Amino acid sequence: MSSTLSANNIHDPHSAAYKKARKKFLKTSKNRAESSDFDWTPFRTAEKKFKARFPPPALSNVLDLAAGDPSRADEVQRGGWMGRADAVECREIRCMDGKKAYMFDHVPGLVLLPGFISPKDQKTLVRWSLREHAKQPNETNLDAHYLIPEEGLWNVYSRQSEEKIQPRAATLNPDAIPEGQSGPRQLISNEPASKENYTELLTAAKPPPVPSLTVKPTSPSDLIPKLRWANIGWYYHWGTKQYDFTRGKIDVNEGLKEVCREAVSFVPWRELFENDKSDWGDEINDWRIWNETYEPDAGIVNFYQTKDTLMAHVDRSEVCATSPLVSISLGCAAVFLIGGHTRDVEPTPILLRSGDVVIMSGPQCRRVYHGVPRILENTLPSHLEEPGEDWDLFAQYLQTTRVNINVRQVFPKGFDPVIDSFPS
Ligand SMILES: O=C(O)CCC(=O)C(=O)O
Ligand SMILES: [Fe+2]
Repeated sequence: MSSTLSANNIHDPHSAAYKKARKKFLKTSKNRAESSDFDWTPFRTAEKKFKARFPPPALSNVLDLAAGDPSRADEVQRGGWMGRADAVECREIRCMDGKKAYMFDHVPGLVLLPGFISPKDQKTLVRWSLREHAKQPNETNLDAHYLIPEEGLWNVYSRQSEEKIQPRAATLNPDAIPEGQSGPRQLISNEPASKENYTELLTAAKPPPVPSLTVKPTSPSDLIPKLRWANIGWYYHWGTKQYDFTRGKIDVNEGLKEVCREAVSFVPWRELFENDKSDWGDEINDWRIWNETYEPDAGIVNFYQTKDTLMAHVDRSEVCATSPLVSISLGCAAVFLIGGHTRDVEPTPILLRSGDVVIMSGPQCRRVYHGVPRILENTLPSHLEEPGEDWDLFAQYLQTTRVNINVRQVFPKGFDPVIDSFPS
């Protein structure tokens, strides 16, 4: 192991990474109130465990399929973060051209495709996410609060522009900002979407987000780590946690669709669902024709810095509650937790590395609690670290970043969304 690698090994008490985490822990824990774990759900307990900065969590109970793959040995050593290939019971259901698919008997509908995306395609997807996708007309988290130039934040940043990005609120008359809307986001309704309440979803009020009054003009390089998400396809309204179908849809990038289709058609769905007795509603037996009917039309690109987490949640905004959700991991590795229909189900921890694909499908998996409690520091694989061509700036950004491309199908096959009649 090289000296840089051992210096980064968070579990080695002699390493710089360990000493830094310990120092920070001692500093911040001095004034911390004693908290009781009395009423934590099993999901919350797991989140707390993996979020802990010091001592760093052991990953011996985390499924890490790369740990059983000699071709990924270098990746697995990174930062001292290593799970175990046998930590969780799963079954290999396909192996072809060096690619494999695994299923989990205790989470029917969950599929893991380790290293499914080649290093070359990982780079293509990262470039696409930042350079082409995270800009208008696709919304990002920054648009509500900043006037991001049309060329997109990444492109402004990469030409080393010094020009500050201005707050959106500066352009508004403060008296015109609706009262009571500048505080925390209020959730209006979080009912799972379905064919039955679809019309209601269409007409529910979806007020625009209120720009922050406190953000300051910020340089592109300071704003880049604040980029948190970029919308794909149908617009998503975060205030109501519903899609805003009245705004129309932006086409999903063909290259991305192709990657997702390849992942879906790699899975032998019969192995998962042939004997499945759960309630599929109107979508019964749809899995038999997914290879032809799967058509993603929405999603999100998540950008995580190493301190970011994604709390336990259920993706219930899609009208179709069974169609495959394809989730692609790029850059730094992360701990992903997937549980059941309540937070009381103990979640399964899975270590996701760059190039891994998770598919959540079917009625038992599509709407379960899941989250990302930890991005693992110093885990960028060497194939994304090497400079060259246009890659240097991406490599630098990825040192502390994980990108997740989360792609969904909102409507079941045959469902005709009548949206033209609604005014935009
Ligand atoms: O980052 C991930 O792996 C999961 C993201 C996710 O669950 C979501 O975007 O809904
Ligand atoms: Fe999710």
